[in-house]
Amino acid sequence: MEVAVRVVQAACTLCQRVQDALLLPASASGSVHSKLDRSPVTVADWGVQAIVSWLLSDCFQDENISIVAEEDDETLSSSDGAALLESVVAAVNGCLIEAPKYGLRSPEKELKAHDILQAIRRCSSIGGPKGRFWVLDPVDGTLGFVRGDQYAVALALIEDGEVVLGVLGCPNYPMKKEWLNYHQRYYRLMSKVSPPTPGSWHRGCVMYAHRGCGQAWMQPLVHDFGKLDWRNSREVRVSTVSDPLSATFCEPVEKANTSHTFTAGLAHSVGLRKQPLRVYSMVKYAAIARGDVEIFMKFARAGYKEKIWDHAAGVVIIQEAGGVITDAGGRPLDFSRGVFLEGLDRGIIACSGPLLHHRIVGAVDASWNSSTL
Ligand SMILES: Nc1ncnc2c1ncn2[C@@H]1O[C@H](COP(=O)(O)OS(=O)(=O)O)[C@@H](OP(=O)(O)O)[C@H]1O
Ligand SMILES: [Mg+2]
Ligand SMILES: [Mg+2]
Ligand SMILES: [Mg+2]
Repeated sequence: MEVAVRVVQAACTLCQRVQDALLLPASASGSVHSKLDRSPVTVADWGVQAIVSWLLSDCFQDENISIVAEEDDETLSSSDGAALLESVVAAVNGCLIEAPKYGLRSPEKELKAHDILQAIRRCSSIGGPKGRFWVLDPVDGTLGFVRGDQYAVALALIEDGEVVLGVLGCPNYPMKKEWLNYHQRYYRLMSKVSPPTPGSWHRGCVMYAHRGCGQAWMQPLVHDFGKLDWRNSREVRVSTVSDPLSATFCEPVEKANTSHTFTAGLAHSVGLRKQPLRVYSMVKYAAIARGDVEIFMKFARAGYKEKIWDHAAGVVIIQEAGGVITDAGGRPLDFSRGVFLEGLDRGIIACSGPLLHHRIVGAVDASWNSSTL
């Protein structure tokens, strides 16, 4: 857990630098690429995958460490990927040189392009029911990332098909949700507006949990881990609200990723009255775990298969913080069947407690057949 938290802290620094550069007016639009499914990928996605892979292998002295992760090295290895690869190499070395600040080791010499491609390629495990492997989404919510909005770095460990630990780095999700306004102004103005409480303000946080502890934790995102006392971590807990009238639900921003119409119908039928909060990435899971919202729902289009890296870290954090997360049939998400959440029934529902969860699962059953999903 300690290694995983340190590694995610370091990875978040890389992301913040890349995002800041991306948002500068002079930034080259060429730094965002399109994958075959037309989803975006950036220097940060590859960069984080490379440093997490390199640092985990280094910490555990294991060249053959097993990692399931989202990205591959195909574009970077292609003949027209040279300039992009160069940017990834620079971002990775710029971050790894600071590894000692996070209590981690820097490489003896700067990594070369082929070391970085190898680190990315090493994350090619395919998961499954037996043994132990890491699961990484280097940048979850890449769309939010390129838009200067929310995104997450998500790292989990799976043992014999069960998520045993999860770490969620949320670089733009401050320790207190009231500070989000400050953050938005920061981006709008890109100027030095003074922080709400000098010294105590942090742009982001890292949340983590270990299966079976019944506790989940949050610490500020830092740029010098030496200054961070583990006692700065504080326990997070889900909301105690169970009355739908006072509950808020969150969901993906893009209607291509979930049916906003179906969730609006569900919300109405269970008596939710507040506007949904649409947020990019697993920050939605972080928001449930620490009690900022009560419900998360996602109903992807038929045929879309959810991937384990989009959920593993967030699921264990929600559960240990006291929440409930299942598919729409009320069954646990199954991380034991490879890179996909095979057998997922219709959609995903996470709640701060069993009462709200039960009502929503019931509402899905009542309205599913008349929906167009
Ligand atoms: N068609 C479709 N349906 C459902 N889900 C999809 C789909 N396509 C992609 N994805 C996955 O969604 C991840 C982003 O989820 P978000 O909650 O951030 O979505 S949103 O941008 O707020 O709408 C996103 O993760 P990242 O690629 O890591 O950003 C994808 O794994
Ligand atoms: Mg993702
Ligand atoms: Mg991703
Ligand atoms: Mg992606």
